[in-house]
Amino acid sequence: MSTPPVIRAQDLLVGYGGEPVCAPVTFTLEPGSVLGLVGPNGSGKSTILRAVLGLLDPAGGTLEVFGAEVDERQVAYRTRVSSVLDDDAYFPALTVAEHLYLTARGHGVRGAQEVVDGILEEFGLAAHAASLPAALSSGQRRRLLLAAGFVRPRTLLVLDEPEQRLDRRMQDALAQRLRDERAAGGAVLLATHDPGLLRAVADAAVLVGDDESPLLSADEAADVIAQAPR
Ligand SMILES: Nc1ncnc2c1ncn2[C@@H]1O[C@H](COP(=O)(O)OP(=O)(O)OP(=O)(O)O)[C@@H](O)[C@H]1O
Repeated sequence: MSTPPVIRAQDLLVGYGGEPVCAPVTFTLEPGSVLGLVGPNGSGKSTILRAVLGLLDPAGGTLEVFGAEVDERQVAYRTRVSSVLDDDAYFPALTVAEHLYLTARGHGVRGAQEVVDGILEEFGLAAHAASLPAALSSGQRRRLLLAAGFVRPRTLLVLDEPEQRLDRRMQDALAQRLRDERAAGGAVLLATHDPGLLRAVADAAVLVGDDESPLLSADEAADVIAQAPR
């Protein structure tokens, strides 16, 4: 039997209260690939991500993750899916290092201390390891959330505008991290407004829209973002 794609969305409709927020989307995400979601503010990118994460039921069409309907309560789902959404989802009373260590240990990472030390370095947080989130800058808090997404095992990584609030250097490091993720066989679904990130890491992108949501190449989608009226 062939292995199902990581995500298969067929005429997937997402929305609130049964009202779709965008045209149906159709895409598959295979292991070792990166798919972008692009489109203007409010077009529905985060809503699609929420459906993939089981935070919202589809309003129509088909959505399968690892060959099954999404049930985020299942261990088999939770152990394989890491996400970083557009919110400040950290523990306010834990230091940066404690937060990452708890996340790593909670997901059964072996040699967690060593893994956390490496991630702290990579995300430029080593000097802030003993800081509470409230004592971080907004970009540093963003780095912490991303670091938590990468410190645990995963097959599918779901990111909502990961470039937000990152300086140029960290954006480049993130792009390299995502290329490594893809090369290692990971699958990544990311919503982004950054044409550079899309060109650097994505294999394709869905242009989320009201009337249609076509699947484009990464370069085509990056051009659409870059040429969007300001
Ligand atoms: N909880 C909610 N209840 C009802 N409507 C919502 C809710 N969250 C978002 N919406 C609406 O759904 C639409 C799509 O929002 P969504 O957050 O998916 O857009 P987006 O493409 O991610 O935008 P952005 O680029 O600004 O992050 C918007 O019109 C928004 O107002």
